[in-house]
Amino acid sequence: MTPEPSEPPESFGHRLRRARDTRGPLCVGIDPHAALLARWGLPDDPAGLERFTMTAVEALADRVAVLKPQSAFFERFGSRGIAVLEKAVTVARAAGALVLMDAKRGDIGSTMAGYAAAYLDKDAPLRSDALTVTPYLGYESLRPALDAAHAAGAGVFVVTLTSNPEGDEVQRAAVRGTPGGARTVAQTVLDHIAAENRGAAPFGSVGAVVGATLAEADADLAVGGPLLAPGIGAQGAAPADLPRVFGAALPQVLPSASRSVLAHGPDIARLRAVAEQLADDVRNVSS
Ligand SMILES: O=C(O)c1cc(=O)[nH]c(=O)n1[C@@H]1O[C@H](COP(=O)(O)O)[C@@H](O)[C@H]1O
Repeated sequence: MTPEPSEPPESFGHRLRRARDTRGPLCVGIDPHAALLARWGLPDDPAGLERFTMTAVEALADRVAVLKPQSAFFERFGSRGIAVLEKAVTVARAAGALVLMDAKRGDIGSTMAGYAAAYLDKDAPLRSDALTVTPYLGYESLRPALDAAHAAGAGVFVVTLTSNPEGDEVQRAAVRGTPGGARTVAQTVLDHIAAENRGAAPFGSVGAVVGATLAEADADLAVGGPLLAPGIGAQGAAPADLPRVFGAALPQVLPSASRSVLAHGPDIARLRAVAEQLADDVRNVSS
């Protein structure tokens, strides 16, 4: 007897849309900087990392749409840090948050397949709902991650126009051979993402990362999927900046803040109140 074909998993794009509708348009980054551990009165060691991370997860995972752990802050403690990351991902997902692993991977295709297996395969210990990737080895080098995400109902966020001021020299460089030299690297990446999401727009599962700190996006942001907008808070951007930067693409925007929320811990009620206020501020500028 041939086995029944199994149902394809629900796409990340649809899961994200539901999470935003029910929980509000906000991603909170879990970035356990040494300075934040100190501010919370915790030691800068794996035990402090675990207390910090699991407090943030307890406060936010049952109410915020997306949590974005920054891998480097866990990696710096070696295997004990990775164990904390693994626990955080599992507990956060069980509480209903979508976990976006911020590891910013990008490599030749064959190695990219390894990163995809580490973060997106359904049986991976660090299996996340989505992963940040960098496209600067060429968009098609991301194919193994794009395919793995599709198969797992996961998402991929392609770093495109970053929130830091140094990004322009690469991201806004003109692509050789485009008419008038007018097409930027970032626009080329955005066009690839839009093509990837065709047929699934506006709930595509491939997103672009576009900093909320930009003076203007100056690019066509109609990618048919989510636009992660880091830079809110500690980097100086505010929800009020979002309409200017994103224009008609505003409904696709998922703003992200890390330090400016985490600085209010370890009090759980305070962390929740700050995240709720931020989500409300985003709703107010989006409606
Ligand atoms: O991909 C990202 O998340 C990202 C892209 C970008 O352009 N700028 C940016 O700040 N980020 C990340 O977003 C987080 C911002 O943290 P805060 O500045 O503390 O809110 C960090 O984890 C950054 O690595």
